[in-house]
Amino acid sequence: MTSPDRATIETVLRQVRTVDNTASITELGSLDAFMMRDGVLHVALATDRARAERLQPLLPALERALVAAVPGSTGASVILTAHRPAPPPTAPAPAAGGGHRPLNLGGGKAGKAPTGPLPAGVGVVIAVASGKGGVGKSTTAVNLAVGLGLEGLKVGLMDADVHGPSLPRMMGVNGQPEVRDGRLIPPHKWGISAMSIGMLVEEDKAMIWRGPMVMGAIGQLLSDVEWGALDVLVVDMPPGTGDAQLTLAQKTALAGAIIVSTPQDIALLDARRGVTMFEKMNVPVLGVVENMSYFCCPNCNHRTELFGHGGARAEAEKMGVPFLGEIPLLVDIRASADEGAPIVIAAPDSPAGQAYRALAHTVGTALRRLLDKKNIRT
Ligand SMILES: Nc1ncnc2c1ncn2[C@@H]1O[C@H](COP(=O)(O)OP(=O)(O)OP(=O)(O)O)[C@@H](O)[C@H]1O
Repeated sequence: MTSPDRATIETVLRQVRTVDNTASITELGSLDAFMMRDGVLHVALATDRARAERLQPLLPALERALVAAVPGSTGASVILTAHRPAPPPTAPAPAAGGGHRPLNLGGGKAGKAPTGPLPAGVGVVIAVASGKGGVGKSTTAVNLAVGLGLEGLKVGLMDADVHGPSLPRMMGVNGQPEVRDGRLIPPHKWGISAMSIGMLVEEDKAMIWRGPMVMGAIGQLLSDVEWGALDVLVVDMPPGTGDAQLTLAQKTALAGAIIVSTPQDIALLDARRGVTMFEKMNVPVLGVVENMSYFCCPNCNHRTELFGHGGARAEAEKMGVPFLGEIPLLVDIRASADEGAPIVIAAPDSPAGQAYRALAHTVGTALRRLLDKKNIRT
């Protein structure tokens, strides 16, 4: 894979100007992240709502200029992140099952809203959890968080999966975070701020931590990170339903939890435990996502239901929680995660990209409603 040169991209950004020649792209936005995949250059530009409207019409010209300037590129795809205006409510379509009724965000089953401290500047905290490891919880958390950024929300992603922190790899953020006035500054990539224990310690060291150290580390991620003004902090929870999950839910006011499961019975059994745990803690379960729902052959498009199919939808109905959609099993999802660009960025229009964006749209709509209710504007 050729690594594109940052300076070349920045030169193109300076050269492409508005039709009335009053501003260059650099004056309307800044280069957030980029990567090359299969000859296509993916570029994320950070901007704000007002300037996004001026930037949007320039994107086709920018994409053409990038292809001409960046060696080895046969195509370019530019997205505006973080502060881009919310898309019209019709696009993309809500995730299957998720659009029928508003998600129960911010109020528990017993009608009581979860209480507890929120990290300074953060409007809402939601969790992505699974009863069982390896079902694709982190992949879902990363794509949901970046997808929420594409919906126009200010998003942070906290990797609380202390025993298997995968966020640095999946987001393509390497190295240690900056420390300013004793506070950790989360790196900004693909339109969101992200922090993981994997950026602070070597992965194999965290693997052997015991309970109190794990809880200490999670507490630090909540309190010692300068998250700044965020609409939502998405927490990638450790898998399971043990002390770590309970303590995390007690340390901060979780407005809702999304449970990820694969269709197999064994995973669904654990998903049910997850739903029960959150309900006991009065944390609303926003719904269940079925990951690795089916395999779609990249050559002939034949759909195979490797692990059975529809189990999570049926289980969600049984438990009385929304079903938020199904994500296919696709090599591209794993490959893009391994390359450090989530599929919502690497292939936003692919079936997988669309599935995650639909999930983000459903969750984003519920989040906006809650932020309006709480009168929070970041
Ligand atoms: N829908 C999918 N299609 C293909 N590969 C996937 C899909 N979802 C996840 N994967 C891959 O499966 C592996 C496990 O995914 P992930 O790390 O997201 O699971 P997890 O539930 O967070 O695991 P853990 O509990 O160990 O943290 C990763 O290599 C990931 O790229």
